[in-house]
Amino acid sequence: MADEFGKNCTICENETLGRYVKATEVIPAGETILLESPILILACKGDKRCCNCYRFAQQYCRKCSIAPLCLDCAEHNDEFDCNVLAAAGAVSLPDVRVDILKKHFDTYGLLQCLLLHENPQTRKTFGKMLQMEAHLEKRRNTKIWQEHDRDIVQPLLQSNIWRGFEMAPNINGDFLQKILAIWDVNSHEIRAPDAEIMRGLYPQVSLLAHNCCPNANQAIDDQYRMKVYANREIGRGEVVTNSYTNLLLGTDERRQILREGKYFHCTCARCEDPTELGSHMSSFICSACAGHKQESYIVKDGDSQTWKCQKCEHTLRPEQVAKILEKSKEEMFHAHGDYRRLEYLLAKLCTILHKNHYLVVDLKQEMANILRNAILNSRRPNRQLFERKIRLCQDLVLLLQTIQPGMTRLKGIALYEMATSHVKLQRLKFEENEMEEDDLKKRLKECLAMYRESIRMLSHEPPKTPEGQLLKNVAKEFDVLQKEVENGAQSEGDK
Ligand SMILES: C[S@@+](CC[C@H](N)C(=O)[O-])C[C@H]1O[C@@H](n2cnc3c(N)ncnc32)[C@H](O)[C@@H]1O
Repeated sequence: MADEFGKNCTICENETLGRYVKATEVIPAGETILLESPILILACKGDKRCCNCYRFAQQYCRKCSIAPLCLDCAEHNDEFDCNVLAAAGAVSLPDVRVDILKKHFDTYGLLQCLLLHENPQTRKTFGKMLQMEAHLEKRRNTKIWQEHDRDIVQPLLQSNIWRGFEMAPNINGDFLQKILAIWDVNSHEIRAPDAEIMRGLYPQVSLLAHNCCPNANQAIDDQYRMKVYANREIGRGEVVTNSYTNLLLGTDERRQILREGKYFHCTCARCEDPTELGSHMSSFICSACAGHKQESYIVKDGDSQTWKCQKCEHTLRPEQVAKILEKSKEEMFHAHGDYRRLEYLLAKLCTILHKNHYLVVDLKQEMANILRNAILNSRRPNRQLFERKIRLCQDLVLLLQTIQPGMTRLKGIALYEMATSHVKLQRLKFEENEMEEDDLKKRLKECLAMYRESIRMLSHEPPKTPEGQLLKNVAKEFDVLQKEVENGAQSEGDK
């Protein structure tokens, strides 16, 4: 597959979305839509990475003395860039201040963008990059603009290095801000060799519009290629969408991230629905109704922007909402890592917030992780550990079915976690003579179905990534369990 969309998609444009991608025919669930390599990979702000291998840099190229390198990389692999930097640097221009570039090392990413233009072989790519959405006027003089000006734009201009570039006449503060804006609006987070984050620019993938209930997912392989695939069937004429934000946040939080980082107000079906498609990920429990032993939720009305009970007249003022959330976050911070405190806090928060509230979901995920490690580190974990973990994973799977009904990586992981705990729990019960072999077999068959679904959810994960490795393990465990079920369910438990 090439770095372009195939025949099943077309690039369109309208006033609201700008350019976007639409399906020209039905795209079946699981079908790959695009496989694209990044035009450039850059370190995140504040990180200095080797220009060859992206590990943390501890020295500079001896020839150009500007490109950062790790201790294992002896020289700058990109000979063209190295020569341009060396020529534009100390050799031909005595005014060049390499010391400023080194002090403000975030300038190197911007230099790499400019070098795309200097090299005739990548000049077209530079042109493609400049066509990407920048929202320059919306950013002008904002905090991010000023920070970039201080940390990147002014140091780069003062270094004078650009004066030796072919495109020097075009280079000024606004032009450099535009490139930085393009990166902020369009780049994707990718996993660095040390498992931290860096950024990649994928011109085709970045044409996809955002939706908080997207129909396409992406997965990045060990060569940093990004695969986009349909997570459910995409209808003919439907806009192909991915997500620009964390989908396990509430509407106000997602919208804020999109507004501040991507400069638009999201009006997707999930954002527009006060109950978030019935998930209630931002809802509060109505204390007035609870006092009458009734169950009802306070949700934010989109038009009036007020927080109001769905059944009675009870409301919450925005300051009250902010205070509850702030206090809950503070308590979560203090309970971090302490299972007992988290369990106690969960019980408390569930009297105020809906059980699917994004803060509650966050808490449950942390608890499930702690239980996972407790089970792994225990020689004979007790059944309560398994039961609790299963319930926590089940809650997450059910929630994900609502907000992301198609294939999702997180659902795949949660299903796997649920399946392994289920298998162990059923075996424990069998060992303790609580069930007959036929029953065990029936339960294990249910676990096989969970494994199967987990494999389907993770099927696009590239082999040499942690998720791909997980997929391999899930498939292996599935095979072993399937054989056991065929040969007599209790065999593993007998060992
Ligand atoms: C990564 S770019 C997508 C490509 C862009 N439309 C273009 O023409 O280059 C992100 C920008 O697309 C627009 N956009 C994407 N999804 C949107 C949505 N759901 N609603 C409104 N605007 C959206 C916003 O302007 C956003 O900053």
